Amino acid sequence: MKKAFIALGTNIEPRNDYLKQAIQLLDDQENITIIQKSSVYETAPVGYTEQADFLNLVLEVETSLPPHDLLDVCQAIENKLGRKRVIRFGPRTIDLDILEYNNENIQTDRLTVPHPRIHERAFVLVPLDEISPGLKLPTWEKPVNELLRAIPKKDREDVKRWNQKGLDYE
Ligand SMILES: Nc1ncnc2c1ncn2[C@@H]1O[C@H](COP(=O)(O)OP(=O)(O)OP(=O)(O)O)[C@@H](O)[C@H]1O
Ligand SMILES: Nc1nc2c(c(=O)[nH]1)N=C(CO)CN2
Repeated sequence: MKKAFIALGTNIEPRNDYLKQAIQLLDDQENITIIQKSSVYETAPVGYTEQADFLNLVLEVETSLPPHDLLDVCQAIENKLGRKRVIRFGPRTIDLDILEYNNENIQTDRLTVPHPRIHERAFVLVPLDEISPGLKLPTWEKPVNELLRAIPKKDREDVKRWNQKGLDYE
């Protein structure tokens, strides 16, 4: 079994349903087991800012799938939930990014792991820090909690706990 971390993001309503469905579809896979789930965070859009706020969370999974097969599963879920690629970094029903896979460095046409923008994204680092603060990604010298501390305070403040409003996935 290999360990992997997957980031989920959505900013088209019903955001909560898209997250739930994506988690369920991952959980339905025989060869994927979800072992940790962060809280849900509501986050200001990064990159292309003229769009609605996102809900983001991070999952830790165990899987017997090789990395590109895991990507296939993630992309099949994106397609099933109606994701259309229109604007780079733009609005989406659901986005699944493989952040980390078995502590490996992978660089192919389809897959770069660890995900190259983890260290600059509070919407990834905050939930990742919640479930795995000591995780050390192969491309960075510092563990996740230190990468998070290196991010501007303003960016961290754009990431707010959301399940406190009473919605959870248990
Ligand atoms: N670690 C990864 N996880 C998911 N997709 C990846 C990864 N590395 C490379 N890709 C490739 O990135 C392509 C574009 O992905 P996508 O459209 O989701 O990008 P994006 O979500 O807009 O941007 P970002 O990758 O910055 O979140 C996918 O077709 C996929 O093959
Ligand atoms: N807050 C937030 N901003 C984003 C997100 C995301 O998931 N959350 N995903 C993007 C796609 O690359 C671009 N910008």
